[in-house]
Amino acid sequence: MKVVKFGGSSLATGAQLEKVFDIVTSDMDRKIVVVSAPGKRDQEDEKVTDLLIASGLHAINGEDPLPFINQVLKRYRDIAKDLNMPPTIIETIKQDLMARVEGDHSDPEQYLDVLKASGEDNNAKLVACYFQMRGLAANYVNPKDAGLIVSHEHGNAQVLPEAYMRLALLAEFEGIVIFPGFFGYSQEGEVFTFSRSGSDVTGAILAHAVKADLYENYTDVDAVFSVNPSFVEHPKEIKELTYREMRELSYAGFTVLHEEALIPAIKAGIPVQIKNTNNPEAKGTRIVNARDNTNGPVVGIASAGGFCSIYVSKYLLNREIGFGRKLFSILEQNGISYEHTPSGIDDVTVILREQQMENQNEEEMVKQIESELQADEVNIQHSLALIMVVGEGMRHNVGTMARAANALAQAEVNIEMINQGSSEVSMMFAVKEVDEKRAVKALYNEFFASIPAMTV
Ligand SMILES: Nc1ncnc2c1ncn2[C@@H]1O[C@H](COP(=O)(O)OP(=O)(O)O)[C@@H](O)[C@H]1O
Ligand SMILES: N[C@@H](CC(=O)OP(=O)(O)O)C(=O)O
Repeated sequence: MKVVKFGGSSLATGAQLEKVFDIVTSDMDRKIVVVSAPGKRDQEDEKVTDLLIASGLHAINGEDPLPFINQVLKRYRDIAKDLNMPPTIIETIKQDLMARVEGDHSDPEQYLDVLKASGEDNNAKLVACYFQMRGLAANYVNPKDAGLIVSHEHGNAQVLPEAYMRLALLAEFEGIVIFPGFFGYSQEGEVFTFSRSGSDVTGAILAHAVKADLYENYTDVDAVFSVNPSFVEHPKEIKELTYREMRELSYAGFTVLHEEALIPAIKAGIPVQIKNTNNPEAKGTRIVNARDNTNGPVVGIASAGGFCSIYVSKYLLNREIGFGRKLFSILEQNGISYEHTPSGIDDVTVILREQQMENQNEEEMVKQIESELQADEVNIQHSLALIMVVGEGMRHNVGTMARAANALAQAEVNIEMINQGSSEVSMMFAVKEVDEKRAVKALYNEFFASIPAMTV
């Protein structure tokens, strides 16, 4: 059995839904279909999820949400019209949307999640209706009925282990299951969404639950490329990746797969295949537990901006018992999670997502660290980008770090920080955000320019 997830770009128009239908029906093993909300039709377009968020924020601020709701409805109506679908499906969607938008606003986060979830929920109903119209035994399944139980974290929910047993019953379902991605329910029956792009996570959860032979993730590119295609033209395609490599790359900016989507697949040992809805003949990228090492030490280079660092220095901190605990408890008190902690004998740097500092009084936090840790120096650096150079082969190859550092030096990029060693498969460089693109290009040229094939 295969679980197949289609992203928003694969479901943006009627013509896209026809491709989705052909893909699903071309392989009898494709039994569970996870759908996103309609995505962008072109670069300038808006995703349904973004329109829903805008409508919710307007309603919360006492402004009129209806212009956005009407745009959302128009998206579904256009798809239904393209496919000559009966008007009843649009009426069903309209009633559902109006009930949500007119619902209780007293908990803004809850209200927003109810609206956000409607994007995939209504699209799953629409896709099921279309498949039925084409004569296929396909049915919409609600995540609450199926038992997709998640944690109480609005916009950042996590699946709970007890969900898997009930979700396993989806394997027994007659016909094709059309399942909305991106959200689940708490034990008490309240809607909670995953973080953005979380339909990838739903697909992986279902693949784990039904012990699928394969989790296929259909998107709008032929493969995972060795570098973000908006940074380098026609980058090399990756044929095969390990779970560890893909996790590092998606964490660090390969948005083609949600960074948390691999975890359920890894736990159940299910291979993941990235495929292109617009070119299903292309082989795509396979993500597996182990791969043969080919074509050098590095398989991909990812980067993401939006980080900052807190640098703390104190002589002999290596001898001070409890220094780390005190520093991290200050972060905990301020509700901050961290990403990396490169350290030296007298200093430690904590790298975190800059967004978390938005509601902080930085000066106060610096003073708190200085006084509670008796630190010699504390400072915060903003606007950093993290670059991750990833490859299983790196560990056994001498000189990879030297090549990377040399390429960055040649491109006149100052390395703010290096972290190597804590991960088996990656090296991390922090650079200023303004240098990000130049740095990635330099690294790509160093590690990939001499590889002749289009595929690594
Ligand atoms: N290394 C990469 N390889 C392939 N695609 C990438 C990479 N990094 C970023 N992307 C982007 O990810 C996009 C696909 O992900 P996403 O927009 O979430 O698709 P979907 O609508 O299918 O969920 C691609 O169109 C591409 O722009
Ligand atoms: N629609 C949601 C969830 C999702 O997974 O979408 P997509 O498959 O288009 O990335 C979002 O935009 O975040």
